[in-house]
Amino acid sequence: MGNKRRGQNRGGGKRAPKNDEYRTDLLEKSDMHNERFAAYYKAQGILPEEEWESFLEALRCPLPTTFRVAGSRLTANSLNKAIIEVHVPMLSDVSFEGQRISPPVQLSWWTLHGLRYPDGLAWQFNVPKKVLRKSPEFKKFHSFLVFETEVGNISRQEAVSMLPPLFLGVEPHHRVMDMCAAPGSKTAQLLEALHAQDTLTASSIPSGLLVANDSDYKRTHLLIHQSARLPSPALMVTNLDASNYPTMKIPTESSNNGSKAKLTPLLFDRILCDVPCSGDGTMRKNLGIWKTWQPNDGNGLHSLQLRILQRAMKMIKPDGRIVYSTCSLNPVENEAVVAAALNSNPDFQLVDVSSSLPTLKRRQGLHTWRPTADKAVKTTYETYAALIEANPQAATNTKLTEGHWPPSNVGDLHLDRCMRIYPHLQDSGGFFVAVLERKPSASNTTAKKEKKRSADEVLDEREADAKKPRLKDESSTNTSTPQPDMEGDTPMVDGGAQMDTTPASDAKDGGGGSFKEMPYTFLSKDDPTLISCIDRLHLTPSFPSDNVLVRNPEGDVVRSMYLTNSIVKSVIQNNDFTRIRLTAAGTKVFTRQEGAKVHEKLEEAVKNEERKPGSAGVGAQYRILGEGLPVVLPYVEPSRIIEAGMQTLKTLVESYYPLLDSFEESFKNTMEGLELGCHVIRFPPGELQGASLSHDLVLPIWKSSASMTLMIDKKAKNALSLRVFGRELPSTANARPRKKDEQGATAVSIELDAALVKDEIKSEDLDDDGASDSAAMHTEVNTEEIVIQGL
Ligand SMILES: C[S@@+](CC[C@H](N)C(=O)[O-])C[C@H]1O[C@@H](n2cnc3c(N)ncnc32)[C@H](O)[C@@H]1O
Repeated sequence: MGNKRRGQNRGGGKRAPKNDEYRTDLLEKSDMHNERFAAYYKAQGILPEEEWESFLEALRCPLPTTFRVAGSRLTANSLNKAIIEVHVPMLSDVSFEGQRISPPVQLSWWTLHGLRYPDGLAWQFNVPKKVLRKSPEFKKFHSFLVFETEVGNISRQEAVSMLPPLFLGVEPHHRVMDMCAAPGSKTAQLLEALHAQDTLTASSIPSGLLVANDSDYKRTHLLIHQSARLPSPALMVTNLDASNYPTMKIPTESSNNGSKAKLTPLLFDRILCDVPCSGDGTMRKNLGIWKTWQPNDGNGLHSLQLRILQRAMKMIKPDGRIVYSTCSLNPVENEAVVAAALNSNPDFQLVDVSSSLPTLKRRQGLHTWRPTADKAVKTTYETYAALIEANPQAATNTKLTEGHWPPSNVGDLHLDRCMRIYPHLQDSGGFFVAVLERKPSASNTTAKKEKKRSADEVLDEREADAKKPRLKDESSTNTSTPQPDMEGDTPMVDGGAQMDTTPASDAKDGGGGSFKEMPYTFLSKDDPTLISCIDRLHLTPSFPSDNVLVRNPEGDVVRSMYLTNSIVKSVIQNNDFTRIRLTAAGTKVFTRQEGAKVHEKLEEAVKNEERKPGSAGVGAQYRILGEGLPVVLPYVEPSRIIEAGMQTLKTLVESYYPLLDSFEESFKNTMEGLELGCHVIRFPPGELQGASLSHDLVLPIWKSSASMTLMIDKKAKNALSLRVFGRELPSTANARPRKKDEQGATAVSIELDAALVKDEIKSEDLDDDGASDSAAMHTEVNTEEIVIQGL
């Protein structure tokens, strides 16, 4: 069983997980015992005696597969409709080896009114792998899930892990902080809430902000990769120890542009503390925990968890809301942390959320618990004093402090308002969630106090707080970087001893502490390259050209341009990016198209307008990236959006670089009249030989002299083909052209197209400006493998 521990091979080295590690049904139930676990949790009285067996039995059963239809709300609803109307009926009457197989069902606690998410976007099914491989219906459904997951329309996420963002209640204007964000499944939900006003084809630019932080540099790149699926100008990714998160500054609202702006601390409306934890709530899939669990896993994390929550309490606005969550059942990591945080910040209280998500089965938080330092859990102690009396050395040789125990005022703290989710309640993983806000009167006083003090005073004080020395029981001996877990619930202990508590700057950047990211430089809106790019792409004057940045100190448009919203720009301009270890900001929208010739007429137009080339980029061609198109689309001149039909879509999807002659006459004629370069095509809903497009689809294409290329990557093309035409693309549609094809009359065009498509994939992955980007973590994790295994 030990070998089945995710992310750890026999030799102890790290590798991508293998299929079978996701299948708890391959383990013998007899392996799933741990005396220490049972003794500890019985001593905590987490459940009435009569529920104990069903709790253990649920822990030993395979966790159903759950997934969430992700992305902006309208897109998600449209895909959800396809699941309901096409896939579920197809799967409703499937038998395999004489047994009826149940189709996917919507998670019941998502279907009630009054939820923050539209009904029924979370699904669950429990189908053996054999069925997924061999039943034609489930095989098809599996392919659909895999492809849609690859392009970010579906997120495989454990049901309970979807909860914390729901209790935060994020709105598009909110300033949101995700303190421990990687790999980003909850970040994606927070982004979706910020982008609630997106339409089916176009992204909104929220006025709010999401700072997603993680102390592990490699994991921040996993996070960037995950969040690229919902590109957002409102996103910043930082790589810091959340317990020491520095105060960021922004100009006060009254600052005007003429004088030097007065700075004020950036406070947040919503903060998620999904802290590193022992992860014993994930035992149904992280099977190694059955073998290794011991109480010190949680004891050692308590202090870090507390400091992260306390830091959040300093960074929240007077009327803001914090959600604290773990995938652990251990009160030392849960109620003890919340109690200690409330006692250190008496202005805060737990919010009663018992009427939110009313069908979610949950238990109240505990008022009593009995920690122990005894690995074998032979004894637990009612108080810290009792431990010290029995074992005086415990004060120095264990990580236990008074704060691990219930405080004397435990009855006043309303810990019952915390939520405990147990596996047997609704066939899920185990989880803990607490929602904290300032008491109403405290919130007024805090707001007044903040107003009275000068911004500098507040900044100094918060800075000092952030630098406070660590508590005595904090571990500073980080030893391992856990393997990325696409669901975000990687336990932070490995073999019961290792935990992730190292400050980001110390060890996790793989570069000996130095921060190697390229700077973020905003272009002037008069930048000649930017102007020429906007002209050529036919964007309207309302395009927010003030908020375009490049990733190099000189501000040269070497290759890519990124778009942020105004608050992200303000944070970047008023804070040293190395101090906040800024790893990503905004979303990449334009990229230079190497090898593309500038159309003569356009060159002429640039000359006529007497725009002196101020940089190398002026004469170059830029295109809108596939991932950036939804953000840019609202600014594309409507008359420049070309309408095309299903046959054109089919041709573009099925061929790599179809020649102009292979298109329908009307489309061919339209395109012949247009300049070479990037164009935006809209495909309205339609039908073709049984294929169906249910809503508007807008895509970027590149026109060369003899052919056209759909500028989306291979995975997106595959998902599109499956979704609209019901079939996977033959490998040749995505293959590089063969030599003999390159020798024909259209060789020049074909070569250029091939270079473009290759370039598209490359540019989506890597940024030539030296900025790290989404693909950096491809060495870390094989997403495809995980997805296929997981579903
Ligand atoms: C439970 S996981 C977070 C999962 C994430 N919220 C999600 O839903 O995908 C905890 C994360 O905390 C990070 N972490 C550990 N110590 C930290 C610290 N001191 N500051 C910030 N992040 C930390 C780990 O790298 C890990 O990615």
